[in-house]
Amino acid sequence: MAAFATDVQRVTVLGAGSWGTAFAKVLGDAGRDVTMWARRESVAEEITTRHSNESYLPGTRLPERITATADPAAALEGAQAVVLGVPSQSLRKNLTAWQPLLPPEAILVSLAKGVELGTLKRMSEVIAELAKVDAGEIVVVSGPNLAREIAAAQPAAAVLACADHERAVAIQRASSNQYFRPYTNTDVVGCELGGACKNVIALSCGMAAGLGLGANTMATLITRGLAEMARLGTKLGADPLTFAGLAGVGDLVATCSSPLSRNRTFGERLGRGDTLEQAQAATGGQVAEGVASCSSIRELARSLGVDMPITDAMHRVCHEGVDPRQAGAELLGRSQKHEWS
Ligand SMILES: NC(=O)C1=CN([C@@H]2O[C@H](COP(=O)(O)OP(=O)(O)OC[C@H]3O[C@@H](n4cnc5c(N)ncnc54)[C@H](O)[C@@H]3O)[C@@H](O)[C@H]2O)C=CC1
Ligand SMILES: O=C(CO)COP(=O)(O)O
Repeated sequence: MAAFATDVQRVTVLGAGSWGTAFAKVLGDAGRDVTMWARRESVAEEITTRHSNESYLPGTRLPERITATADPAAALEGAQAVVLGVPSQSLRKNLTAWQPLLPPEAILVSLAKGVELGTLKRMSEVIAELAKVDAGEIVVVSGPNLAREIAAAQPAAAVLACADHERAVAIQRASSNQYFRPYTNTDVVGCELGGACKNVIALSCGMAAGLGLGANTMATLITRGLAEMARLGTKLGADPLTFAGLAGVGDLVATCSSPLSRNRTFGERLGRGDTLEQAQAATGGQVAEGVASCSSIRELARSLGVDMPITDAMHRVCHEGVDPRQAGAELLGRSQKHEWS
């Protein structure tokens, strides 16, 4: 394992979308020097000179110690930690280009919540493959962290999961501030699957809201969603307790109940009768990870013989043209069973 800085002062955030920018602010407010990479030159310039990123975090004033560039080599120079803040399905393409530029001793940190289509890999597995490092060295950020609330400095907790506890502690020190409280955890599988699966359940809750359904339906989807993500996670070796924590029920409740969630909002549009294309056009270019992850997680679950009926229903609505009402009726019409079987 490469040596790494235990006192991380210089961090690079690759991706200047909602969460990349909000997490950069967390680090800046924790006293760290942050360089961001933005795809668009105009966004990089806005972050550096006007200390804002209006397209993603309107009304947010960013710390002056955050600068940005559209040149990944310049962004990565001298980084002690590198935070990957691009969507799951584009991480492979981006990281392939960035790999030769990564400082060998930098701690790699993953913000993405998804499972890759095709390979069915979790994000730390994709990063390990492309960055050519041990997956046990990657720090995964998860938990109830709606970017706009964090950017507004509203109090929140998170989980930093890494098999190597010392790396998680280094990022914990670098990101703790007066409104952001990160906990460490060594269950990377559980934390990553919690983050990826809850996006799919948030789609289903949004869809129920779009159909005009109320609190009982929401609570049922959240609770049964938790049951199916825990079934998948434990099959893959996760600690069941993780799903009772911030990366499980914590993130699930925040995302399924907040109008700020892109996944919930996307589902609500489908519930109101929008097509997939119409809902996609309305997201303003921002990612709703559950739309791709419902398919990859479904395939992963099937390959392991794990039953994930809500995820399956979301795949059928999003990608097979099944009507949301019919998907709901089919969920209720399944054979009767014990709560924990
Ligand atoms: N927004 C939130 O509240 C939170 C998001 N996350 C996760 O963080 C990851 C990133 O999400 P956000 O920053 O919210 O996404 P976003 O859609 O707001 O921003 C994505 C960023 O990635 C860049 N990018 C680079 N290559 C791209 C490509 N090929 N396609 C699309 N975008 C590309 C975009 O330019 C943009 O800067 C996702 O996996 C998401 O689930 C996790 C916690 C909170
Ligand atoms: O992961 C999130 C909150 O923890 C953000 O959820 P959305 O991607 O649905 O906005």
